[in-house]
Amino acid sequence: MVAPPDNDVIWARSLHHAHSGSPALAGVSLGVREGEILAVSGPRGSGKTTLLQCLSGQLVPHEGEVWFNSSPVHTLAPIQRERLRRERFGWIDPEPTLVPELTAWENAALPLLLRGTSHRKAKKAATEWLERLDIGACARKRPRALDQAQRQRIATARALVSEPSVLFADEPTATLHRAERAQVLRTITAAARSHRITVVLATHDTEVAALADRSISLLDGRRVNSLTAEAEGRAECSLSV
Ligand SMILES: Nc1ncnc2c1ncn2[C@@H]1O[C@H](COP(=O)(O)OP(=O)(O)OP(=O)(O)O)[C@@H](O)[C@H]1O
Repeated sequence: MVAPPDNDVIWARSLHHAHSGSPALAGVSLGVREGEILAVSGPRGSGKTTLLQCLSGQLVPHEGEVWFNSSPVHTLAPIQRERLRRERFGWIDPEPTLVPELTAWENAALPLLLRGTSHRKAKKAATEWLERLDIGACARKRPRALDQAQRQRIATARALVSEPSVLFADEPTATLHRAERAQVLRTITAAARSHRITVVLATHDTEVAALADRSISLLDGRRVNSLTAEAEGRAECSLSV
């Protein structure tokens, strides 16, 4: 095994993975720098979710290496990978899955409450994140009283509440309307930038990918190009809100 470059938070080499024998990744390599927002774009079925699952330790690639802060992830035991995911990574799914019996702030505070943070501290942190994501007014409401965009913001607050090193967002706005999509994305990227949280964002939407610092594209489980925002003449600061 060759150790990755020091300045990459996430580094992967030649990832191969198949689901029930059908190939999903066919030799993907990448590095993600600290604080960077990297979009992984590509059409449906191109391997984006599988790549994020391998990078975040949810799946162990059949071949290849994944490193986090210069430590191998692919060789960790399941319990160590689980701890790494809980303590250092955040994850946002396309559809927000919230606990219906809990209020918005309780849902957002769950990762802290489960790791033993005091009720008072967890509530304060969750409330702050809900406010940053423009949903503070709904802190006491239950998910059924909220619309899809509001629920996705709560799921986002839950992913960010423990201030992870890396946030993996898998099509986080796929189920939202266009206007809501832009707003939710701006709040995610602004919150990540202000806390220097690295983001790996899977999307099949080129407008969404344009909000990132850099974008890579997948097709049939392989990388097909790489563009930086600077190379396209877009200033990084114009993406913040
Ligand atoms: N659990 C699974 N079992 C069997 N095949 C799977 C599974 N998950 C993904 N696949 C297949 O692996 C390939 C890559 O899927 P993946 O979900 O990683 O792509 P994607 O780019 O995220 O697609 P989408 O945008 O539709 O989520 C596809 O052909 C998909 O059908």
